[in-house]
Order: sequence, then structure tokens, then C-alpha cells
Amino acid sequence: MTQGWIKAIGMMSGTSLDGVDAALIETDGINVRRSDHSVFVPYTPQLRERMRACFGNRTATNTEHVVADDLTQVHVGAVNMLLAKAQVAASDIGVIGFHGQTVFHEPGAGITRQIGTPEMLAEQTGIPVVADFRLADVAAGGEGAPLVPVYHAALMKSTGIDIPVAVLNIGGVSNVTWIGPDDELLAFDCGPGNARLDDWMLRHTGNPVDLNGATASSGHPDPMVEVKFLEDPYFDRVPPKSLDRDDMAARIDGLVVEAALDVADGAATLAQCTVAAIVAGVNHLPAAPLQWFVCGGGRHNQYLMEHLNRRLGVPVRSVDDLDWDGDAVEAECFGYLAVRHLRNLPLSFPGTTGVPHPCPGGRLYHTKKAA
Ligand SMILES: Nc1ncnc2c1ncn2[C@@H]1O[C@H](COP(=O)(O)OP(=O)(O)OP(=O)(O)O)[C@@H](O)[C@H]1O
Ligand SMILES: CC(=O)N[C@H]1[C@@H]2OC[C@@H](O2)[C@@H](O)[C@@H]1O[C@H](C)C(=O)O
Repeated sequence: MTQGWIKAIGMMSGTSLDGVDAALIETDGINVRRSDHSVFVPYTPQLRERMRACFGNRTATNTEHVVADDLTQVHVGAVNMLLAKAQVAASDIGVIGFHGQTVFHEPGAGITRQIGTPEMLAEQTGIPVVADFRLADVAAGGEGAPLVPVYHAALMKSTGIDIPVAVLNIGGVSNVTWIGPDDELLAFDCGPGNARLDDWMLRHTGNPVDLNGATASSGHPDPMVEVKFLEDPYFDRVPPKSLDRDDMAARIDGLVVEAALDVADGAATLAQCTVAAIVAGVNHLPAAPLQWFVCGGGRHNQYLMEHLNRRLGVPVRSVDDLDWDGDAVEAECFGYLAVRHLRNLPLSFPGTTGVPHPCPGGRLYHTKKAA
């Protein structure tokens, strides 16, 4: 692979199961030029439920293979849509970074599983694909997540923002990247992001989102649920640390059912737990961030943003204020990581996943022609 800048497409199918984000960037593996071209292709409710049924699979099943092919087809569609939107030919794209869908994540047991069929994506797009981003890190003793910190740091570098600063992603799970002096990074999953709230809304309204936090804003949080929720030993664990989507699901659902809350109070309580988990993470940071910048779908939830602002006591703003695209950061990141794979640069670090040494990762899947 030649040195210099490479156009890359990154794609993320996140824990919220809402769909595929795809974004186009250009990078040399260190510096980034964002393109402002991104697309989102939602999953159908049927495919979403078939994907959900794969959660918890420690090993592949026949049904899972079919689901993996089907979700890969959605990614093929997303690539084509993105190329058309950006008016770029497939032959101009050096690589696709394909995260796939996490269905099981237990790094302590040495297992992290992202499903998808990279060979099919490479064949149908004619573009080489890098996938399997988390495996090397977990094999080396790391958490396998979060991987986005190195990308947060690359983007933050050119902003001139005072440090320490925190970048917070609120997706299905929430995760923070703390950026300190001398490029120091500390990162970890804070706790549940939107996943519990989404599941609650789906159960009670048939729609898996509390749009703009309107339902939570109309309710009252139950403070005792938050207190009991924070007793989970995860919050005392020293980072880096990571979570699977549903790691705290049974516990939180139990607390909310026990409290016999209606839809609005339940939404407010679950949103408050998301906020509390993030605030609890501050105790683990080497120094309090001067500002927080939020990406991921949760930044659209006004209840979350208002309460984070109140409880963190420093400005909490959307990354869109930095001219980033808060819905595309994770997708862009996997384009960046794919190029870092090609350049044999590390994806993860002791401060981001607890891996003992900076760790390269990912696996390259060639197109048929090149193989
Ligand atoms: N307008 C909105 N109001 C409230 N919540 C929203 C809105 N738009 C999106 N969300 C929430 O954002 C989530 C999707 O965010 P995102 O795409 O960042 O997550 P993800 O990438 O699937 O998850 P993860 O980052 O954990 O992998 C959904 O859970 C949805 O509930
Ligand atoms: C195992 C896994 O898929 N983890 C996701 C999840 O979604 C958010 C949070 O938990 C983060 O740790 C990670 O994704 C992002 C893209 C990451 O690796 O940085």
C-alpha cells in the first residue's frame, strides 16, 4: 500500500440496533480530513429483531450466518448510497472499515464477537475491507473496546480546545475518552447509554426511542432506583473497562419494575441512570475535564444533555459545535482504523483498552480480483 492519503469508508452498526452509519474520510492513518459525506440506513424492524435474537451467542449458529449476510447486504447498500451522494467512484476508495454487529462481548473470557460477512462486502463493492477490529486487542488481554479514542484524539488535535477535555459518546452504551496533556488518553465505557431507554420505549409505545427526551422530560425520576443502580460494582472498577449492550439490563429492569413506574417516570429514571453512570465515571479521570463534547444519538436527547450540564458542572456541548458530525463519528472512526491497519499503526493503547502495549488490529479481506 502506498504512503500518503487514502480515501476510506467507515461503517458502524452500533449497539442500539437502529441501523448502519457510513461515512467517507481521507486519512494518512494519523491526520484526518472529514468529508461531511455520510449516510444512515435504518434496519427494518424484522431484521432488527433477528439481530437482537443473536445477542448472547458465544459461538456462531446457522441462523446467525444468515443474519450476518443480511446485515452485510444493508452495508453494501449504504456504500452505494454514500458513493452516489459523494459522487466518488468505488475505484477511488482505498479501503472500507467494517465493524459489523457486536452480538457478544466478554473480554474477561477472551471473547468479543462482531457478526457480518466482510468477504461478501469486498466482493460486492469491489473495495478491500478491513474487519475484525477488536480481536487482536482481546487476544492480547485488552478490553477490545472502546476503539474510538485514537480517532477522538486525532480530531481534537486540530481544534485548539483547552485540555483536559472529554469526548463522550452516548449510543446504546456510553463511553468516554479523556484527553490530557502530552496526548495522554484514558477511555472506558461509562454504563448504559440509550439502550435501556430504547427498550423501555419499545415495550411501552412500540417505538424504540424517546424522541428528543420528551417522555423523560414529562416524568419524574425515582431517586432510589438511581441509588441502587449505582451500587453495581462496575462503577468502582478502575478503567479501562468495557460493557456488553445488555450487561446491566436485568438489574435495571428489575429496579424499574420493583418501583412500579409509569412510562414517563420510567423514562426519566432510566435517563437519569444514564447520566449518573457518566457522572460516576468522573471519579476515575486523572483530572476533571474543562469541557465535555458529546457525540452519538444520545446528544439529541435534551433531557440527557440538560442533566449532564447540571451535574457535570462544566460546559457539556454537542461535537457539532466543533463542526464534527456527531452522528458519524463512530463510522468515520472505522475508516480511520482501517487505514491504520494498512499502515500497521496501533488501534488501541494501555490507557484505552488496558492492553499491555499499543496494539495493531483488524484483518484485511481482499476483493476477488486482488486476492
Ligand atoms: N432525536 C433523538 N432523540 C432522542 N434519542 C435519539 C434521537 N436520535 C437518536 N437517538 C438515540 O440514539 C441512539 C442511536 O445512537 P447511535 O447511532 O450513536 O448509537 P449506536 O452507534 O447504535 O450505539 P453504540 O455507540 O453503543 O455502538 C438510539 O438509541 C436512539 O434512541
Ligand atoms: C463491544 C462493542 O461493540 N462496544 C461498543 C459499544 O458501543 C459504544 C461502546 O460500547 C464502545 O465501547 C464500543 O463501540 C465504539 C465504537 C468503540 O469501540 O469505541
